[in-house]
Amino acid sequence: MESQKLRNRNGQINIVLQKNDVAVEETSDGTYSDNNPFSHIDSDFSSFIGMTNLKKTIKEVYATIVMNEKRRQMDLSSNRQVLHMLFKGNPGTGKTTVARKLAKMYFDMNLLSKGHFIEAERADLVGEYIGQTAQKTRSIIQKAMGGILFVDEAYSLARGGEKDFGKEAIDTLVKHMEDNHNDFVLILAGYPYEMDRFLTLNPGLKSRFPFILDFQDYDLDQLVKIAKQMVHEREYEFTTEAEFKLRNHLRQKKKDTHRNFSNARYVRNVIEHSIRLHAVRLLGKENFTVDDLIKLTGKDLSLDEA
Ligand SMILES: Nc1ncnc2c1ncn2[C@@H]1O[C@H](COP(=O)(O)OP(=O)(O)OP(=O)(O)O)[C@@H](O)[C@H]1O
Repeated sequence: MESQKLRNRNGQINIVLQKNDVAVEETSDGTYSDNNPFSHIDSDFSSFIGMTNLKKTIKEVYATIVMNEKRRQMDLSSNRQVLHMLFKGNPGTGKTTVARKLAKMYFDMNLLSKGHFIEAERADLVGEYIGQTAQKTRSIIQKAMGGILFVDEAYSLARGGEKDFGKEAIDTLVKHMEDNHNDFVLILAGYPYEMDRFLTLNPGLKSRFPFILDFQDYDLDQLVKIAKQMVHEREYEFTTEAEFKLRNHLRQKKKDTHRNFSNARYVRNVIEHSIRLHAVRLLGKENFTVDDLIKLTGKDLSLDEA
């Protein structure tokens, strides 16, 4: 353990640097060398394939928060980090799943008092008559206090332009995100093109969100990795033939559906459907082994219908 003297506004004080304060070096794969102060983040996010930049941003947020707290303890100026975020990404790129994880992480870090997660869409926030929208939005915010409010397809709030009640929902959210930023995190999420348009039409909104996270489409290797992880979690395995068939199918599907391809959600649907087909196939057999129960074969992948 090392100690170091730092001067604050009131004079000189001794800061004892704990083991965790030792500078760490990032390795090429985005993880950290010895004395990794981010081990809990690495472990919380270990099940997410890819997302290298995103994991890096989350570590930056964490480091900033810890240092702000240390600065506050030393009577140095420190700002409480505003944590509201914008998530941009195509379908199935993990926006909702990451937001849920962040709620837990912020709770563990003492940044949120409850760490729960409330998901809302336009119908939960926007009313049908004057006065109802502000009331509905406030009531959702109230429910989300101490946790994260995640508004999916946020641009649908601006759908009807200036005269639409959605505008009132946006104004109410903005007011509360400024007033309550100490124990409330707002995440607005949606598809990249629509989110960018939404932000252009609502200037002033972007600057209130210190973090904008881009969720990239998964490449073919990542999709296959996600698929293997999903079957492994369910205690199944692909045969070599099944994996080969799946890889070819995903390559084609990605090409054909382009921006509408629903990434990891599509993979999950394929797997869940395959498990059902596997069950039906085995039901028709007289005897089967443990291996039969585990192995998903090419026959079980009904890829066109996934
Ligand atoms: N990087 C990843 N690694 C493993 N599984 C993932 C990853 N990203 C997403 N998934 C899985 O894919 C599924 C869909 O993810 P999620 O619902 O979070 O996507 P989304 O971006 O919110 O989609 P949408 O915008 O369409 O609502 C979930 O089962 C999630 O666990």
